[in-house]
Amino acid sequence: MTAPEPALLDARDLLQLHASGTGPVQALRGIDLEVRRGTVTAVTGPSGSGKSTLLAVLALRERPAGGELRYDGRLLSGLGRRELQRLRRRVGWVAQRPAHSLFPQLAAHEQVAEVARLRGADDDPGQALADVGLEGRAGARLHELSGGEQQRLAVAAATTGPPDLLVADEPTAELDDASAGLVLRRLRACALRGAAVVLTTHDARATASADRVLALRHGVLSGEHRAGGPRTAAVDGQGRVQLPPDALGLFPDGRAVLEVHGGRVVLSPPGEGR
Ligand SMILES: Nc1ncnc2c1ncn2[C@@H]1O[C@H](COP(=O)(O)OP(=O)(O)OP(=O)(O)O)[C@@H](O)[C@H]1O
Repeated sequence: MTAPEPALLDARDLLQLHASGTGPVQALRGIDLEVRRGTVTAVTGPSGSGKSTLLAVLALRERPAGGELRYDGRLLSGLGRRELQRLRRRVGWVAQRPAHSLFPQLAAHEQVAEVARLRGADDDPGQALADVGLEGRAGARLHELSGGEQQRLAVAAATTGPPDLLVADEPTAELDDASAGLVLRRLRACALRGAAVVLTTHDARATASADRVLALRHGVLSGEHRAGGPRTAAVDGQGRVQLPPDALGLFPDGRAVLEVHGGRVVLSPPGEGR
């Protein structure tokens, strides 16, 4: 039997701090997370819950303030600057403001060609642009593209190579259904070529296309939902459980019947089946 491939990203008890006027703020705490190649992971959570901070740490753009992050089995804290730069070249990054992950002076097809060159890949820039519906914009420079076109270009470029890890901050935020579908298909194709894909999103189209969905609240991972599988949810020391929004909808008056049977806890709406 062959051993399962180790996770590309393995985070243990991650902590990240941001400075604020009243002292450091814990933007992330106690994050345990494994991300494997070939999979798409979506991270959801309210504004300010720490999604962008988590992506920046996972994409090797920020070093965590505490905990351990292993990348391809190697501890991040043990990597020197040059080694980190080498690894970062193989991380695709789609910033929340897509222009931040593109070269300001290059035309669209040059953006993709440059990423292919940096990664030593022979991807066809024309195909990458066509995949996201930008075949007619190959010669356009960044300032000539709309916000949604920039977002699609950023995805086309970042997924070229393919990278080992593709990290995208709300990659469908500015897109209509047709364009969002193209972007999500391109991200899936990137995973099928062997990348680990992690994205943040508020978009049901994106969560529906992911293999698993992680919920972040106040900097803590509060739940996980695998496509078609059971979900996990954090239980705090007082016994409180955070239900995902669709499950919460089963209890509109805030009351539930709770039964404990054979090692399971079952929550049902009052009056159900009795
Ligand atoms: N550079 C920074 N300096 C200080 N505080 C920051 C900084 N960046 C983020 N924060 C704070 O850290 C917390 C997490 O922010 P983050 O941007 O990661 O959340 P988010 O879930 O991505 O939000 P959004 O969905 O609005 O983009 C918030 O309380 C935010 O105010």
